[in-house]
Order: sequence, then C-alpha cells, then structure tokens
Amino acid sequence: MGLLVSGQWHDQWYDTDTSDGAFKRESAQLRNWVTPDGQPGPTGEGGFKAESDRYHLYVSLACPWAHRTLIFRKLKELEPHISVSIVSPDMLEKGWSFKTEEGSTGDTLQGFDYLHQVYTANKPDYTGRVTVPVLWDKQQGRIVSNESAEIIRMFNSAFNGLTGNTDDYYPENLATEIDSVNEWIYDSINNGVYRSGFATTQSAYEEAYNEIFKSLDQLEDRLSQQRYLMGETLTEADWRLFTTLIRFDAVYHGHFKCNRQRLEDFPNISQYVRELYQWPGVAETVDFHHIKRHYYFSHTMINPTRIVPVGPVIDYNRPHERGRLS
Ligand SMILES: N[C@@H](CCC(=O)N[C@@H](CS)C(=O)NCC(=O)O)C(=O)O
Repeated sequence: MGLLVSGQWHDQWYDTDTSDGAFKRESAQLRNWVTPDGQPGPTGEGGFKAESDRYHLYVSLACPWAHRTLIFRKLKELEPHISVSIVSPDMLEKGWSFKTEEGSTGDTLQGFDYLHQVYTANKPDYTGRVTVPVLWDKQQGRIVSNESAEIIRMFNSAFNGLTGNTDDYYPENLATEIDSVNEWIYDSINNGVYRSGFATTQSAYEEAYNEIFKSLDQLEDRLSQQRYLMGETLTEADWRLFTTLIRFDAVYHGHFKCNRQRLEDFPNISQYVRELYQWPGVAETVDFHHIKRHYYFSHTMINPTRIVPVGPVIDYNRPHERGRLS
C-alpha cells in the first residue's frame, strides 16, 4: 500500500496521526467525462466521445467502488464496448498489481505489472493515491476518470446511442433526492465501514461504528416500507449501497469490526441484498474470493497473520420476499 509522489512510488500506510486516528479518504483527482459527442462534462476537459472499443476499465473485484462500475457496465450492456483488466486482490508494498496467482487478468491492454504505471503513463510526475477504478482512453492514451461515482453516471447515459439501452438509474425527476441519499449512505455506510476499519483510536472507531448502525437501523426501517431506496424505482443509489452491503458480512463485520450484528440479522436489508444480488447479471460481478482475500491478506496492519476466514456461509441465491408486499 502506498502512493505516488512526483511519479515515484512510496510504500506508506494511511496517515491517521494528523486526524486523531480517523481515516480521511482523499478525493479522486482525474475527473473528465465521456459524453455522447465529446463535449466537456460537468468537470474536466472535453474530447472523450462515447465510442465502441475506445475505453478500458481497470478494476479490482474486491473494491466496492470499482464494483459499481462493473455493475453498470453489465446493466447498461457495455461489455462489448468497454474492455476490462482486473487487478490481483493482493494490494501489497507496490500497491495494486497484475500478478496473476490470485486471479488477476493481467494488464490486458498495456502489459504493465502495477497499476501505478497506468497513473504515470497518464502523467509521469503524478502525485496521489493509486486507486481503482480507472477509466482509460485508448485513443488518447490517458486516464479519463478515477472517480467511480462519475464513471457510473457516464455509463448510465453517455453510451445509450451505441447500445440502444436507455435504462436510466439517475432519472431527472429523482436526481436531487438521489444525490441527498447518496451523501447520507456514502458518509455513514460506504465510507463509514472504512472509517471503522482504518481507525487507529478507540474513539474514532466508535464514532464510525455508531454512525454505521444508526444508518443501518434507518435503512431497515425505510426498506420495511418501500422496495428500493427511492420507492418503487431502482436507481444508482441502490447499486452504490449494494456493493458495500454484499461485502458486509464477509469482511466488514469481522475485519473492520462492524459487528453489532450481521446484515443477515436485519430482515428487510438482507432480503433487499438478495434481490439485488439476484438481479440479472449482477451475481457474476461478485467474487467472494477476491473480496475476502484482498482485505484479510493485504491489510497486515489490521490482520498480521494474513489468515483469510473460511466463512461466513451465506446463500445469496435463496428466495427473497421483496416485491410481494407492495
Ligand atoms: N473515490 C474513489 C475511491 C476509490 C478507492 O479508494 N479505491 C480503493 C480500493 S477499494 C483503492 O484503490 N485504494 C488504494 C489506496 O488508497 O491506496 C472512487 O470511488 O472511485
């Protein structure tokens, strides 16, 4: 685990000393947008037109942020148009690698050994963390974006002309409400589990833990009254939440100490997770080997023995009752 400083790799764990033991996530730096005609998007530069076989996605199957982009690539029928490389679940001294032993595809586009080389190929003197996902433009030989929240918005609509798929997970009439639910879920759940797991003081950990379970209680209540976060319409807010929920009992409950109870113990949340897991194509994007191996093997500061737990045994394919009550 580390970061690039002026293009040089430095092996370094997150610094929590300056924030009373609390983990602070850095904002993504590369924020251009693919658009239907190549006009600039909400941030960054223009010149990234939606075209078939022009873009390549670098992902980890372990990472909840990268997982969102894989789900959108699947749901929006972008697989024939956007190629993918999957990193190894082991993120060690040199960060994300393409070592194939534990199931990386290798860098199928550029043949690099490490993801940090993709970042320096984009900008030789790059300074910052080297994170997945990364959306790479094969035509210009540069990174379009390393922000999953924005990559899924591009996937949601920019390529509709190519795929003919007009399913909309960010409909205009719900956009403001989706943005506000996203913010709540991001702070307390998506990033909350990391704040719990990476905390280095008892108080920072307990603060994150309390926020997570307060939000999960609210979520359980909301899902007892409606099928999805926005009611009857399945939106990006659900997919952003799902990638954290599907990892919860396998890693966040144990490794990140989010252990007041398992998600399996929440009647509505657990059924909602199963409904989304069973959504056509989605189960294929979930890889519990990569998920467990990444967290338990890579974070030696938290789990020095690197033993990867065998359980839990949960059948996400068993039936759910969602949709029957409404
Ligand atoms: N804001 C980014 C965050 C991505 C992120 O933090 N990914 C993690 C993996 S789950 C990562 O690559 N971490 C490497 C590091 O922090 O050095 C996004 O949502 O795309």
